[in-house]
Amino acid sequence: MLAVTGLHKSYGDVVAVDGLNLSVRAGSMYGIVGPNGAGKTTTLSIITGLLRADAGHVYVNGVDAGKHPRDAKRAVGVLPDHLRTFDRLTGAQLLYYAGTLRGLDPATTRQRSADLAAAFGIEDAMGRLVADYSAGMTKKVSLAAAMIHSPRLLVLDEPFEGVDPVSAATVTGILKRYVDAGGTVLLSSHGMDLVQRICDSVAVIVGGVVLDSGPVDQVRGEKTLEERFIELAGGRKAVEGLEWLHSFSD
Ligand SMILES: Nc1ncnc2c1ncn2[C@@H]1O[C@H](COP(=O)(O)OP(=O)(O)OP(=O)(O)O)[C@@H](O)[C@H]1O
Repeated sequence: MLAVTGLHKSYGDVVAVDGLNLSVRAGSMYGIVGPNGAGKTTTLSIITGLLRADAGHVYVNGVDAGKHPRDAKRAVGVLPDHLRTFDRLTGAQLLYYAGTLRGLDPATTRQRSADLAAAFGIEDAMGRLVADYSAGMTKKVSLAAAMIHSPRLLVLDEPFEGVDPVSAATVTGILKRYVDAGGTVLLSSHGMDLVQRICDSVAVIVGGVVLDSGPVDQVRGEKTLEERFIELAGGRKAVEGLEWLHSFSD
């Protein structure tokens, strides 16, 4: 469903992505994990066409996204990082905008909006401005907007950040059913337990490259995914120099 080859991206002197390769099969729930600043958001932004790579290729469902960006984007639903969204719209208006942008007719858009709002449990908030939503509610309406055109691939940057455990279970259920029906999810997360539980495959990105990838059980081996992740990320750092914090100033 997705192939990424030789991806490079620098911001001035900072190398964010350094020759990254990724292969995601159709029907997979694929997790991307990595320490802060590893290049996850940069990679996902390039895959979804929000950012241009310095070098490398992205193929979505066999389509070269660099050469045919419109065709590639049609197949993808995107949840960007930092919840960049049009928050002066109501939830209903945001979903209507997302559906119309994706070429759905008004009746279909309204029907799907109602279905998604019910599935995510945000029906009562549909008439309110997204700017007034809580972080978790904003995440849910943004997820709904990413799904409204029933894309083949969902690229979700931190979909569970700020989402309460009950809502996370709801979101997980929706994503699992989507994957069971043949959809593909690529998500980034700092929740190792969650990735180990819901993803079938994982890539560990450190310093802009994939250090390990494959089926979750293969990548983690005898360890938990968290232990394996910490090992790949260079181990726990011993904290020194904060002794002053323990000599309370009052
Ligand atoms: N717009 C930008 N301008 C300059 N540097 C950037 C920009 N965006 C990202 N970077 C740098 O690129 C590197 C990778 O950042 P990126 O946001 O892709 O990491 P990440 O893995 O998503 O991190 P996190 O887990 O903290 O969200 C970091 O060193 C970051 O400071």
